[in-house]
Amino acid sequence: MSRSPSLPDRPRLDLDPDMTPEERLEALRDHFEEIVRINEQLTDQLDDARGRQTSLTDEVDQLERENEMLKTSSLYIATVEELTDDGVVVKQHGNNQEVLTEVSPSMRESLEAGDRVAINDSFGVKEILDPETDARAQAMQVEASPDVSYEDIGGLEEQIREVREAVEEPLINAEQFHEVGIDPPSGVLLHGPPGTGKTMLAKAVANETDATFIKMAGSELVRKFIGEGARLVRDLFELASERQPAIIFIDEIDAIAAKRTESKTSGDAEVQRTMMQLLSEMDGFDDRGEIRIIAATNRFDMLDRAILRPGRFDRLIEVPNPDVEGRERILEIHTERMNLDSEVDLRALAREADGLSGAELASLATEAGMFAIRDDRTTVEQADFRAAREKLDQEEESGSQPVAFA
Ligand SMILES: Nc1ncnc2c1ncn2[C@@H]1O[C@H](COP(=O)(O)OP(=O)(O)OP(=O)(O)O)[C@@H](O)[C@H]1O
Repeated sequence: MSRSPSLPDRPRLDLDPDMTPEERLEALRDHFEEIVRINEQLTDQLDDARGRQTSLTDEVDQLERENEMLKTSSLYIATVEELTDDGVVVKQHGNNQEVLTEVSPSMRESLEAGDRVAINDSFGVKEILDPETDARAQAMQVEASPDVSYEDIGGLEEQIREVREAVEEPLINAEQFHEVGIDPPSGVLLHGPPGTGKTMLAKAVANETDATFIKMAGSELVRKFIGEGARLVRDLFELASERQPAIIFIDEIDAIAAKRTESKTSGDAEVQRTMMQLLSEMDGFDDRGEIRIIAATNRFDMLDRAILRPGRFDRLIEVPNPDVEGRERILEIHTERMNLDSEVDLRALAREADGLSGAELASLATEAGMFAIRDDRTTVEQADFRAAREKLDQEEESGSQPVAFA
């Protein structure tokens, strides 16, 4: 770093008592000019210093951002679809989002279409996955610190309270459970219709307890990894134990824990093995330390009751579609950052949205915003919500999936 230039000396005023008044005036004038010159010089130096300060502040900001990025270790899994002149097209697993991203020339040389890669939040390709990590990573989504908090969840106060009691308390106050002499619930099962906030609940509790969130989708497990299910369940618990405190979230657990059927196809046997592995992992769960397990299902009626026995998923929490207050709160949450016209009446909209899930209300808000944009407005009006509702209803009637907006 260059050293700052030294400050100019303070000018001296030497007045000789023998001077004539004219000479004194002349000396004072010179002195005044000297002070003005030095003042200009100091102002220039100050401007330089301010300029340097701004660029150093920018540098500090940049370093802080890089530091933050290094601290957030979660990466997403994607498949390379195509190498084009403009970059590499990758498709993210889970949400199937396709993006065009740039990669370094050396990375590009080693990439081929079909490769599985780990990408960061800005879709930068960070590494090419070897087949071992690959199978694990495809089935599991790992987030060091999910960004969902309890305040982001509308209308589920009672469910939040129950999840906190069953999952958060045992993680935070393990010692107290030990001293009182009771075992905390082994596993929590969230059940209810799709899009009601089950995944959000699990993420929020992981966030609140600073636990790693490890999500595995039951359906993916048996559909994509035939023959690997049981091993992946073992891996899942192993990974959680390496990353504890951790919350394991098994979505669509009905896919691996459905009632036994009469058919004896090899697919069924595979599902059975996967479920048996899950049960045996849960049965040996006591001394695993700071790991909690949450599962979710939209098909509670299909579940094999064996998984609901004490010591397994022994805390059931129903997550229903929101009531009118819940719907209003969810609309408030999802319109918080939107520029709403003062006439917009969320209460009335919530009353009209009977039967809509949290996910559908989120889509309604975004869709209303889209109507405003199409109309070249920056304020979203009540009519936009009505138009959005009609569009979503039509989509539902025609069977097409509404766009899911996170
Ligand atoms: N109670 C809620 N409060 C606020 N937003 C919600 C709520 N429920 C759902 N959402 C919105 O819907 C999206 C999907 O919710 P989430 O994935 O938690 O549902 P889910 O119950 O796990 O669904 P599925 O059973 O289909 O997996 C969320 O990202 C959020 O935008």
